[in-house]
Amino acid sequence: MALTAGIVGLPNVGKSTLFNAITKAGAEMANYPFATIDPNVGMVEVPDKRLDRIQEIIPAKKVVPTTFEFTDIAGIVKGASKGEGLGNKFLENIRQVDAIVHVVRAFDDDNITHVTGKVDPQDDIETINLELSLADLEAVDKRLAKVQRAAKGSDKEAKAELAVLQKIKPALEAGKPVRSLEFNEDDQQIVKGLFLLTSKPVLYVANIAEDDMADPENSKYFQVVADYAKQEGAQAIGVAAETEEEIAELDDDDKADFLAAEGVEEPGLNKLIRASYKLLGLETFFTAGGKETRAWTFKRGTKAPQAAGIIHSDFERGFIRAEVMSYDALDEAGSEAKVKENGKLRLEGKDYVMQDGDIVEFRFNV
Ligand SMILES: Nc1ncnc2c1ncn2[C@@H]1O[C@H](COP(=O)(O)OP(=O)(O)OP(=O)(O)O)[C@@H](O)[C@H]1O
Ligand SMILES: [Mg+2]
Repeated sequence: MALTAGIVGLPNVGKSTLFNAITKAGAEMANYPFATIDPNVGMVEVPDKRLDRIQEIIPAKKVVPTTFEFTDIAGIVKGASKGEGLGNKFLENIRQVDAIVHVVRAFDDDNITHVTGKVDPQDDIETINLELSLADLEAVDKRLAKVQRAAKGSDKEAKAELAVLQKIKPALEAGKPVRSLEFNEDDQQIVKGLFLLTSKPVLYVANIAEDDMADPENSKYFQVVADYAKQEGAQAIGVAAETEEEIAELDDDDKADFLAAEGVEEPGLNKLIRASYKLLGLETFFTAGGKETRAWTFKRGTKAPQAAGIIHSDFERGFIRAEVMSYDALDEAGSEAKVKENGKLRLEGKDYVMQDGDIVEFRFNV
């Protein structure tokens, strides 16, 4: 499964700083463009307060959060779709990811080079999105040439794909990302098979100054990013990447002190990680008690046997049923016994669609 969120943006806007903060993995970082050449892949823990509460009610020997993947991608420049700045290679890296975290410079600092020489979030976003659209347009044209020939005969699949391509092309030409178009389920599968860059879900991240951390809305740059995201129906988050990276290195006590001094309740990073997880269509179920209380990641819409298979293939093969209570039911009741008493422990079969926050015990027989 392993879905990955790709960190995308102009050179030197703080992508690797953000990646390091997220993963504490130490991807190369430097104050010059193109510090990142190969994509760096890192695992992130998903911060989830529900785990602490479950552990409080049903104590286990240890608590294990769930993880997912981020990929740090090198900076894209104007002309990338025509091969500028190793553009083709970097666009190819974006093709491999499942969602785009688009980082935009939203801080002033004369010591840190901006590729265009000025901080202009609107212009920066449009530059990147134009390159992604141009790359898609080229891919669509190539595909059209092939499919048009095949569709002249009785090839039904080619005809269906042709219709999809003919819908996508004018949209791209008008500057609309493919993700803004509506398709029925069959056509969605065709679109998926095209691996277009602008069909991937996007989250905009304004990399703000430390001074704006407590209140990103105060930053004029953040406002620009938020407005752009809004007209696209996307989400925007303000994160001070450099400061977040410093915070990520502190132990829990120092972290709490630092955040208190900055006047923030929670690292902006946590919000970003959760938003990215959601952007990828990922949700969490829990197993509780005994050896470990643990969070597990599943793709939205997964049914109980396949969710069981995430823990162990035997659980899926020999699936009998799932005993499920929602996190909210446990939180409210305060004990497992009380959940049962309230009639909130459910027996679910093989067609049950898993819900975010389900606390599950799978029954199986192999
Ligand atoms: N919020 C911020 N405020 C001030 N400086 C920052 C902030 N975020 C990052 N920086 C600084 O900006 C510089 C560039 O950061 P980084 O190397 O992460 O950029 P990048 O987008 O990964 O670049 P490349 O495209 O070259 O890989 C670094 O010196 C970093 O410390
Ligand atoms: Mg980098």
